[in-house]
Amino acid sequence: MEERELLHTDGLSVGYHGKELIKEIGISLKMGEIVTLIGPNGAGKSTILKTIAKQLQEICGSVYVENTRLCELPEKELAKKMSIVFTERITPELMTVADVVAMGRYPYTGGLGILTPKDEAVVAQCMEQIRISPLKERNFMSLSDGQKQRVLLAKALCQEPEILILDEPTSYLDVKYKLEFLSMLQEMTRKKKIGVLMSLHELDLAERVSDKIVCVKGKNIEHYGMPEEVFTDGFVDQLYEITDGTFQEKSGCVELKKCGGIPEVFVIAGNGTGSFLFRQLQRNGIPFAVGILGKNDIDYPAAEALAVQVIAAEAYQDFERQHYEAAKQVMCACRKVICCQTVFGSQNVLNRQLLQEAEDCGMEIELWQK
Ligand SMILES: Nc1ncnc2c1ncn2[C@@H]1O[C@H](COP(=O)(O)OP(=O)(O)OP(=O)(O)O)[C@@H](O)[C@H]1O
Repeated sequence: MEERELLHTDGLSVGYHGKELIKEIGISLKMGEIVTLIGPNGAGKSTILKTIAKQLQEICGSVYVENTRLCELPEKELAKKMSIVFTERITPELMTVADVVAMGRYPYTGGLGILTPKDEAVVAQCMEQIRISPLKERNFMSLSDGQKQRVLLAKALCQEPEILILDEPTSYLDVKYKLEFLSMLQEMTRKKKIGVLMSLHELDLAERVSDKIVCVKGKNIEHYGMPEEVFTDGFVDQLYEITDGTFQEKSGCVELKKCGGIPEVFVIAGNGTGSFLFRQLQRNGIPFAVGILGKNDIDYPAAEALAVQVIAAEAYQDFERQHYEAAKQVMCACRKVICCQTVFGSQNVLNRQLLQEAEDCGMEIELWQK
């Protein structure tokens, strides 16, 4: 069954002082969906989120919350439907964590802002969910950035929104809390059927948690689709114009820029035995070559990113004589061979022969294990 649409934009242009920054933005958010904006610094992710959250005026086109235009929704009605967490820090003087979280209940309280027992229960439940209950008596201003971020998330949840708008919600969180927070978002979208629209800089996490990805770059939305449609090989390097290193879409890993030049070291690796060594050589500024590796080997992506040359066989194909000859030629021009493998299986006989060849030629050989 198709889920209900919570929000969509129609011909939306956003920007500042009447000047368009990004135009023709067509985003839709359904119940139970997580949609993530990615893109380079300054691309306009926050500007889009602020416009959708009614903190900036649309330059052209409209944002619709269900079928009502944003500009026609009274503030308190909007606050019951949408909560917002932006990176700009609030600086509440002399407020405890519990007070800040309770601010999220304001759409439900009367003019005096008095909390009912139900409001109190929601505040306590949200603090529990974000695991900040032990901090509840602390002065908000005395917290670390990561702790503040979690308090603001609890405040947003307290609004019991259908739509949650988050600008870089994980930027200050450590890896444990990043994973915990994103898992919680997933659970909430599944169980409570809320929709989440957020921006993230962590592309690996964006790929894993999002139902749809919106790539913001230049004057338009460059791509909009499911992660598997967007994260195609080489896409991130191109989106961010990465020149000093690579992003590997399949693993979500980054590698630093390879050391160019003539290979000094020849590495025999495979089955994950080599990736740490490749990075160590890169850190030490030593150009190296790798062989023979299958393109399906888990060492292959790091080898391709960091080695000057990789003698590789097609995925799931046997290593052949031609690979051996090519590898031998490159190896013999190196000053040293490092072998990470201790076991040579039937598919790997030619690598054992390479090692033997190095020994026969009197090359310096190092056996390496992480
Ligand atoms: N108040 C403002 N007035 C004018 N221009 C602004 C204003 N705020 C931001 N900008 C500009 O709008 C552009 C987009 O900024 P925005 O903050 O939306 O980018 P972003 O994609 O969220 O960036 P980041 O990843 O660095 O957070 C930038 O060039 C920025 O300098």
